Amino acid sequence: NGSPLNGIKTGLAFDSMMLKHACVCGDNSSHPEHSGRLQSIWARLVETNLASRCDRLRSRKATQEELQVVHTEAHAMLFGTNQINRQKIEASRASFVRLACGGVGVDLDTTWNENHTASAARMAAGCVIDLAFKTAKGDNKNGFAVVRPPGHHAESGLAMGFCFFNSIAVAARLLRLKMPEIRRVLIVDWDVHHGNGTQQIFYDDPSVLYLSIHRHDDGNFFPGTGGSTECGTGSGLGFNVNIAWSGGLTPPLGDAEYLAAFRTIVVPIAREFSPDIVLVSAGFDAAMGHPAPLGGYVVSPACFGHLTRELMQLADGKVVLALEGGYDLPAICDSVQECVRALLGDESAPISDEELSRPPCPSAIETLQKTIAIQMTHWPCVKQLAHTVGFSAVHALKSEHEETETVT
Ligand SMILES: O=C(c1ccc(C(O)(O)C(F)(F)F)s1)N1CCn2c(-c3ccccc3)cnc2C1
Ligand SMILES: [Zn+2]
Ligand SMILES: [Zn+2]
Repeated sequence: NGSPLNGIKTGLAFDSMMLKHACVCGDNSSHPEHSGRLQSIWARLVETNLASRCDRLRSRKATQEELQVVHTEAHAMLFGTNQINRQKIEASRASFVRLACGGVGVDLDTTWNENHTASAARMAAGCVIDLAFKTAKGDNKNGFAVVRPPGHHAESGLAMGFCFFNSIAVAARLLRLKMPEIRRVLIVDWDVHHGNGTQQIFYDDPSVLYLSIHRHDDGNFFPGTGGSTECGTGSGLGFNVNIAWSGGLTPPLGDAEYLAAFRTIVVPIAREFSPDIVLVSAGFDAAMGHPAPLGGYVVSPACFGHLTRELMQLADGKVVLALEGGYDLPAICDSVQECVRALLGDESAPISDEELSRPPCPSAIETLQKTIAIQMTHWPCVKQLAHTVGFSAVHALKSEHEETETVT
């Protein structure tokens, strides 16, 4: 794994300012989205020498102007400035609630620290913006943003679900506004929760395709949005794809299901869309180790590395991952490690033979068939592999091979 021949490296963004966003109660057990998540991921990247093989970004906070390409002025001011400026916004009083733990929050889950949250949230957005621009310009090969708080639940005028600013959405919109050569942006969201914010922000925008794969359970899993029939609106119709898993945890979904979804829907549609850059809302709460309310699936870290590699086939490899959710510390450290190794071009850890030879479970097959039936009007390519959604990865590989054999 030598250093790249042209000196263009994987970009890596982290800043300790993002560790300071914490509830005043200091009790991590009641706040799963705590700074220990970022601390342990960063430690893992340093101790495995992966950080030293990357190009460390000079991090900075997003400006009000940048935040407002996606967020309303009131929202950007309310959550992006300190007390003084905030008093000028009438919304400020109503926006905060007292939590049972003694802390303050915008809702029961989303804690607010008067002294640190605004800076951390702006820093997260600034890191994703700069990694995205450096990758789009070719100064970086690709990138990983080790950031918190997460962003994909934040809507243009609403903070929720641990999220204040939608970092990925801000970066995508700025690319479209400031780099004319970036005509199409693909956002893939593999966090186990639907990114209602990102969907809302780009719902009528044909230049940004939002593709989410998430646990939905007919709307009975947080945040409840993200049904397969939500395909966009106006000129954006067809540029919103939801792979909305159902069937609860019988069985819990794993590598076989995620590999089938990428093979039959994600990669074919992404190829047809032909993006100039791929941004990934890389939450890892679908990984093994996450209890039901915050996940419940059993995707392996190696599988996330494989999904990263699949996306690197698009957009000349211009792929930027930004951390969203993920709460089990060993699981998220292992998953981030596999993704950064993929970005660096290391060969990947193998996915288990058991998962490679297992067909997707019945509820997953049903979801994939339903999604294909809905999306085929917008993305005709998905018809071609529709008959293979029930194949295991190994079986699918053989059938592709046989097909080429008969053709030639
Ligand atoms: O599941 C969520 C999530 C909010 C944000 C989630 C995310 O998608 O993982 C993100 F945004 F952080 F990346 S996941 N909520 C909020 C917290 N929560 C919980 C909590 C669990 C423990 C302590 C506090 C809340 C159970 N169910 C929920 C619903
Ligand atoms: Zn608290
Ligand atoms: Zn999540």
